[in-house]
Amino acid sequence: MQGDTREVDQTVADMMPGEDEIQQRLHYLELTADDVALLRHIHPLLQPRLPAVIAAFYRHLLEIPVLQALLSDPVVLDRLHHLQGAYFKTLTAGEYGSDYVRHRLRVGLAHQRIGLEPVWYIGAYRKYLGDLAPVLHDILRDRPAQFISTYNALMKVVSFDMGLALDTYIQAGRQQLRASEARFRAAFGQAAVGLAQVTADGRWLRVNRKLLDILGYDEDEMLAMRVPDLISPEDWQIDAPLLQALANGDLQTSAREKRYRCKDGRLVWVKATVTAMQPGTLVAVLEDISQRKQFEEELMHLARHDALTGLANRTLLLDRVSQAIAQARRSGALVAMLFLDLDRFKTINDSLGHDAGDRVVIEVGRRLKQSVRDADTVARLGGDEFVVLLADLPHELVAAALAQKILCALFEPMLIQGHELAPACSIGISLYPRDGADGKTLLKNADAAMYQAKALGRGNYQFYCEEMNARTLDRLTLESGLRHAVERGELQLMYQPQIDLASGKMIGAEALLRWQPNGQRLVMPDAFIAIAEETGLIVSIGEWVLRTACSQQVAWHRAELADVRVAVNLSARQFRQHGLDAMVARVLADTGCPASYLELEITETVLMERPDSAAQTLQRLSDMGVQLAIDDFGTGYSSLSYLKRFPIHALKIDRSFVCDIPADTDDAAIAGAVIALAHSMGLTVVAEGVETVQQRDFLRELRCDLAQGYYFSEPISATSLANKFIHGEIQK
Ligand SMILES: Nc1nc2c(ncn2[C@@H]2O[C@@H]3COP(=O)(O)O[C@H]4[C@@H](O)[C@H](n5cnc6c(=O)[nH]c(N)nc65)O[C@@H]4COP(=O)(O)O[C@H]3[C@H]2O)c(=O)[nH]1
Repeated sequence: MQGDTREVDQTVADMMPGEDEIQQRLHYLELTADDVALLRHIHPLLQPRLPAVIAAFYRHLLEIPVLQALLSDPVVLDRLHHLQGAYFKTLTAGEYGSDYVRHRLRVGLAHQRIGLEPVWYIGAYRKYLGDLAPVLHDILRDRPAQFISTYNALMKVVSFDMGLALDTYIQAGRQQLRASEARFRAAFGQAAVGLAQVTADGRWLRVNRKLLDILGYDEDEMLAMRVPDLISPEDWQIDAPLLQALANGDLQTSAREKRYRCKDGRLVWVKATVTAMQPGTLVAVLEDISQRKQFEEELMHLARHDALTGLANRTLLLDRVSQAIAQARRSGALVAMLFLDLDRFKTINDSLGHDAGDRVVIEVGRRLKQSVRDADTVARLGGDEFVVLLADLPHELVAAALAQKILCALFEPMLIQGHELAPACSIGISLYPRDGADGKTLLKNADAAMYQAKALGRGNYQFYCEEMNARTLDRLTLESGLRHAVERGELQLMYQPQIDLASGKMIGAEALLRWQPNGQRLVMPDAFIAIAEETGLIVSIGEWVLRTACSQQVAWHRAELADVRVAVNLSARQFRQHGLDAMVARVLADTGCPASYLELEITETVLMERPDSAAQTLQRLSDMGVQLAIDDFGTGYSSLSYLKRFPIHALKIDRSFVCDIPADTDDAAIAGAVIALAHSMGLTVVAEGVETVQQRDFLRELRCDLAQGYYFSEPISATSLANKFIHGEIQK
């Protein structure tokens, strides 16, 4: 309340007219000394009559519903009543100097502040004058000649008052405008976002502190420029018509994100929201969104790149392929996709750990990037799979040359955790338009070609061809069928006898796996062992083989094949499988097969991959009493002396050295040397793939211990083997 009074006092002081102006106004209203004398005359006579006139004045005001609401507070009404009463008392007192004016202004302000519109206020004066006329007439009944001049004098003072009342309303309006302008200026100046007033043609009319901070200019520099001086021509091309539409009132608001050039040359991302306040006046809110944009860009980068290598990921790759295809469609060039898979990457991961694996992947990514042009894309799809995309290719030979270059680049050994690794890779190549019209098809076909490259011995590249698709399909069918082969009882073992060449007696049989999917033809191991290896299914399949073969050995033992040993193949993955020895021990215990009647065959290549840990595994198996044989001997690169490190019992000479003896003198010499050396090391020698009597005789002459092959028997079922043995058909 005190604040209110102070404000009213201030407003009154601000608007008080000077003495001269008061006199001028009174002069203009022709208020004369005679008028003043007439009013002074009626003044004392009027006082007793005033309360009724004032009451009628407010009654009249309160007849209007809007005013009832305004004057509903009895305290306010009482105050106004009091003020108005005091005023009416001074109206005819004859003193119209500054005190009178000040009081008049206070009354006017009091009404203005409660929201009483001038129209009602002035209208109430009319009521006052109307009600006062008969009162005056009565007071002057003795001097009727003075009525008109007195009433006229009263009219002049009331007009003077009405002028002052209107002044209060106008002044208050002005003050409100000033206050709201001040508030706007403060808000504009101190806003936490950039604010500007602009014209339709992009001139800055007013800019706030924050905007100057964002862009680094001072106010004068800013106001001397236009929006197009700070944004790219492309952005201005979009903005210019928008500003025009906003200025014309065709558009209410527009919001766009664009980059502004700062004074120091930096580009900042700004979200500019422009609104038409009144036609022609545009207010722009400019927010610095650089941080958000940077964050978005980082997210975008993460979403489109491989975290480990920083190379493109599948999403970005497919994007780039689409672009490359669109461009090739116009230019008639080729697009090539090279699908790379590291050979034996799993071995690195398993033996040296994932850190080493990661470092190999990073190094491979780096070498790939080095091998291609900047315009080409190198992507990592995950694991050890990479794709190189070559756009705008003149000829497929260029893709082949690059594949060769990549093979060479990866052939250079890399030093990882003190180990020299040279992770060879297999590459499959697909070409647009020949092998597919979209990224996904090209990728699928390059993948199929890569599988082909792997199947052809790894470390090479292959172009995609139609038949690969069929092969891939075959592979997928095999893979899904194989998953259920054990539980569906679709696997079976065949046995091939191993003959002691000196006595002609069968002393063992090699278990060979067959798969007979329901209602389909028999599948040979070469067609599915590799798949079982890659998918890990070999672990459960292998255990099934071992258990079945050991049970079979026990069954034979109970029948008449008392001393027949059973030989079981172990694949690379099985051999490296954690807990292999425990699994073997468990199977032997479960089946009751004596360890010495089980022979495990491991290929030479598997042993040579990681000789140290292979020696340990072999030692544990040998300690259990299990017999160990090296399969396919001669196909790897190990020397006999190296094999001394392994606790093995037998060597199986690979079929390829047997098939051409005795005619091929080289093979004959090799076979002879291997047998002699193996004997010198105390190893038993088994010749594989003996098909003819000549081969048998020759091997017997070379003192080879055992032989197996079609000459003696093809792999046959356990029952057939037992029958043949009992009937003496196998002995040769
Ligand atoms: N041309 C010719 N071939 C002969 C002759 N005698 C035997 N063979 C074949 O030579 C292969 C010998 O087995 P492997 O070298 O261990 O080679 C095996 C072995 O590495 C793998 N394999 C077979 N069964 C299993 C198994 O249960 N587990 C694992 N991990 N691998 C197995 O599959 C390979 C192929 O097995 P199969 O197709 O049964 O082929 C067998 C056998 O049928 C002959 O006189 N002439």
